[in-house]
Amino acid sequence: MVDCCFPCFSSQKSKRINSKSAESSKHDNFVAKPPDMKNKRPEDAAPIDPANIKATHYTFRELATATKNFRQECLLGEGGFGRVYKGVIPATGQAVAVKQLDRNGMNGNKEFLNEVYTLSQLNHENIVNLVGYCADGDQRLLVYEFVQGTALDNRLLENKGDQTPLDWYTRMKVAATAAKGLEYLHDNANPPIIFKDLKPSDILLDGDNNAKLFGFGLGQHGNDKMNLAPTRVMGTYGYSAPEYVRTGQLTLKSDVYSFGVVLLELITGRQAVDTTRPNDEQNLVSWAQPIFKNPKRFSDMADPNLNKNFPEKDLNQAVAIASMCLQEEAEARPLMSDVVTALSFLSIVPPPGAVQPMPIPKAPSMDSKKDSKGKQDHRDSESGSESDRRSERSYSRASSRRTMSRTCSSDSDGSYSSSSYLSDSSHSDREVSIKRTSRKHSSRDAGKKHSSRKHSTKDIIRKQKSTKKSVAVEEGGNKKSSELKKKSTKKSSKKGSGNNKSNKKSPLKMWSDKSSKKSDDDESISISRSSSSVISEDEIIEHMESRVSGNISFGLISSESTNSNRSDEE
Ligand SMILES: Nc1ncnc2c1ncn2[C@@H]1O[C@H](COP(=O)(O)OP(=O)(O)OP(=O)(O)O)[C@@H](O)[C@H]1O
Repeated sequence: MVDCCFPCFSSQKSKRINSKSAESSKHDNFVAKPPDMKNKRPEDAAPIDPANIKATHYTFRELATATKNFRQECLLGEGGFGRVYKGVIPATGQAVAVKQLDRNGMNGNKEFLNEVYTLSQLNHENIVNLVGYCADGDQRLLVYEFVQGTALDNRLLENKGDQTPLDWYTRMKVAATAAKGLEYLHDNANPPIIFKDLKPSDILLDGDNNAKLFGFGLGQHGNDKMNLAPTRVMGTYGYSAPEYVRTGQLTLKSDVYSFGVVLLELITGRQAVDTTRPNDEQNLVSWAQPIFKNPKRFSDMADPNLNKNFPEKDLNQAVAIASMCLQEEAEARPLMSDVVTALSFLSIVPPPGAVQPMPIPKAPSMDSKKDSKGKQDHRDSESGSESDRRSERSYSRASSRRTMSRTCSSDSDGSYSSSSYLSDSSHSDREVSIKRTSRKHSSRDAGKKHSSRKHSTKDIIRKQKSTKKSVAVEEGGNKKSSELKKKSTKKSSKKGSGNNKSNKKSPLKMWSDKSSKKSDDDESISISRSSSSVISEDEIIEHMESRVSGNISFGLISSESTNSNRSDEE
């Protein structure tokens, strides 16, 4: 674990956030515990040799030239750590974003180089990668790849009249790619990086609506088990996990919570905090919590700008994922790797006609024009035909290799909530990204990383396959898993009554029950888009619950077991 390398910047950031939100000021007097030194990286003890830093070292003069002497017209924005300018590196012509760190927050060259070293090790398509730095005299600058695009908050929440609202699949794509970026920081960075304060303004969307996270790293590192002790709570009201607000302690699960808020914003089009709404709707999560318990109302959560143009089952899945991420108990929240798996499937655009959008209630004439053609047009105009083609390709690739996973986790009140979702068992994208990064990571900390990933969804799904316990939903195969129920019953009875939760009906279970009853005729698995599987959802639920009651978890991994596993390892 490495504590913030720029503690003085932290206070800068707090100041800014406090000015943004009066609510956060109540955390200013938080007294931090001393940082946990025993988990500090060895690199922190010794100065980093600049020769080992993968990012390019620039002189201040070079960056001044690149940004036209930090001219106002090049200013992209100002964050808690300093101003960000757009620039072009003269020697290479590369477009960059240059973050000039506030001078009064400077905390020494060693800490700066350590941070640069860590950031320069990262490389992922869903984060904004560091390409260079400058440590000239008292100047400290970070040079990032420039992302041509806009931040999610501009695109989603401050929807201007001239902008078409993001369509459903684009929102899911943004969520899935942002989740991938976060997963990378959690699982591949060494030490893991806690984003700390993820919000839509930290998510840049490139021209193809791929999310790229930025603004991380000048803060916390840690692992799932550790308790980070910041100098004060710096989170943004509305996005910070409750335990962080209460205790100031950050874990990877704090990020999962913040991600849940962002996902909820994508689903609802509402802001995390919106003081223009009625009192009981101003805080998005507080507004959503009662709805999470009432699946019939899930569709009420959808952004009206979507014009009900989304598959209802996908909406239910997305709400279920958000609800899992937003659990009060940090340990009950899923891992980001599992969120990635769930969302990756939801972001796949099915071929036209493969899925019926949610029925639109009798609409006034304007809407009814859209009913038949407009819905598809809407998608076309948003995603673009190229995007559709790409998605269709990946859809057909993935649809034949789907595995249904189910997740259950403990709620703070002792009941459990559960949600089912489809995961793309091929995981082609994830596999590629994991392979691409594993080289670096193995050179750094192979042993630990491998052990910490041993409970990844991929591995678990593989295990499921090998033991033939997975519920394969084979498109066109019309296969019925006749053994499923038997196995489920067998397992339940094996486990005895000690931990039998299957009688408890979680909201999501209730939703699943209803959904399966309703959809018996068309799709037996509520979230399958075009599958011809005849496995009933009840069977799957029963099967999954028998596993959970026996503390065998998979899919969105039971956080409790994961944490304990991790604890054991560490
Ligand atoms: N790599 C980049 N490419 C394009 N624009 C960027 C890039 N990095 C930052 N920006 C722009 O610069 C602005 C300021 O960046 P900064 O990281 O300081 O943002 P912030 O999220 O507002 O601050 P903080 O994370 O400290 O709260 C951002 O709003 C973003 O629009």
